[in-house]
Amino acid sequence: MRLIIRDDPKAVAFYTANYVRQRINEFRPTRKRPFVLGLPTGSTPVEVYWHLVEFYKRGDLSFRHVITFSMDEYVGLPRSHPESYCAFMHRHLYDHINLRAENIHMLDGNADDLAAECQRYEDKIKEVGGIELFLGGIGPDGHIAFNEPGSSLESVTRVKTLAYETVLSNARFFGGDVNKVPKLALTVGVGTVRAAREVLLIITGAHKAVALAKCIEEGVNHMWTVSVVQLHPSAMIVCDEDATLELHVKTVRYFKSIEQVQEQLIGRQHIGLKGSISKLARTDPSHSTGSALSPADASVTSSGVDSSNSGGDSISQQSADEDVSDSGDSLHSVSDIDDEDIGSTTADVVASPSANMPAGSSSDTNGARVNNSLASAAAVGNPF
Ligand SMILES: N[C@@H]1[C@@H](O)[C@H](O)[C@@H](COP(=O)(O)O)O[C@@H]1O
Repeated sequence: MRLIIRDDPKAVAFYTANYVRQRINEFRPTRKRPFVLGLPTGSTPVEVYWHLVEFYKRGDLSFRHVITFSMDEYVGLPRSHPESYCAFMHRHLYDHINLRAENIHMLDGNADDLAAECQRYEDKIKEVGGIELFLGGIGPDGHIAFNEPGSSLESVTRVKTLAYETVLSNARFFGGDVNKVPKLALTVGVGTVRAAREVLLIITGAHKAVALAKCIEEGVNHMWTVSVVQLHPSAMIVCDEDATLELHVKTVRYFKSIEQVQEQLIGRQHIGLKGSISKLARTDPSHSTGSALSPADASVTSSGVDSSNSGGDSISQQSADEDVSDSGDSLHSVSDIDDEDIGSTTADVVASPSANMPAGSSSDTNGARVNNSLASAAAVGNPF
């Protein structure tokens, strides 16, 4: 699992939107090979959607060959109600981009047969080849989509009764009146999210700090359904500093150090967006700091730079902090092609000349350092 920590919700949104943009562009979707994207509601993703709309307007991102599935929907709330998740998705994203109407999938909370509606959704996801990237948020009780505490970790799309804490939390969207909040919802299951090829969660705010700590530092537990991402081979959480308040200091330092160590040892240009590592940036020991590794550093070398880790502790995430105009991956026209003409990629979306930080740089504020022996070991192909 990757944990990306940024200063505040704005930086989280910018990072996340850039990551989604890069994933779609790198995938180079076509009509025959569309990019299937799962999407959440809630206040957290609003700014992410704003950025995605901006990327689209600037010609840096096309949704022409993107298929979307929303995570959930209230039961019994008319689709035209401003707080229905259908209305939310149109208001914040769908009405502003070139997503084809037939590629938008949402659950119908007013269907005559709710069970059949849920089955239809699961079938549709399978029909399009599964979800490539599921973007999600969480509730303060650690629910993902509307999978409340106690949900089966194998669950699929179904009707769910909302927990009181969720009803309280969502009352803010209904004038603060808990009585106006629907008590039932349709939601993709925990298993549906797990089945996606990649899961990206955004978690911000001190009120979600306990949930994040349960997710990262404790075991997989159906009472904190977000914790299931521990079992996912390609999961990433992007959070702000406030959300880390209940994490151990060493946990925060470790995840922050991964980015820094990899920047020094590998360089962004050698790391794929999802964390695959091609080679090291620099192997000349004379450029290293020569400082000794602390125990915390040692753990970084054993797992943080392990290219065999399919979860991929990637530094490529740092490119997601950059302004889109710097990354040279404007593939609007390419994304709009209708054929299966994928061909060779036109741009390394994570490449950045400035990314190759000198190994001797002293910018590492988290105690992670690169020493001679580490660089040498890497040079002879030591798999860390
Ligand atoms: N069903 C949605 C969740 O999918 C979402 O993650 C959560 C977070 O909302 P917010 O981002 O406003 O905290 O809201 C609802 O409960």
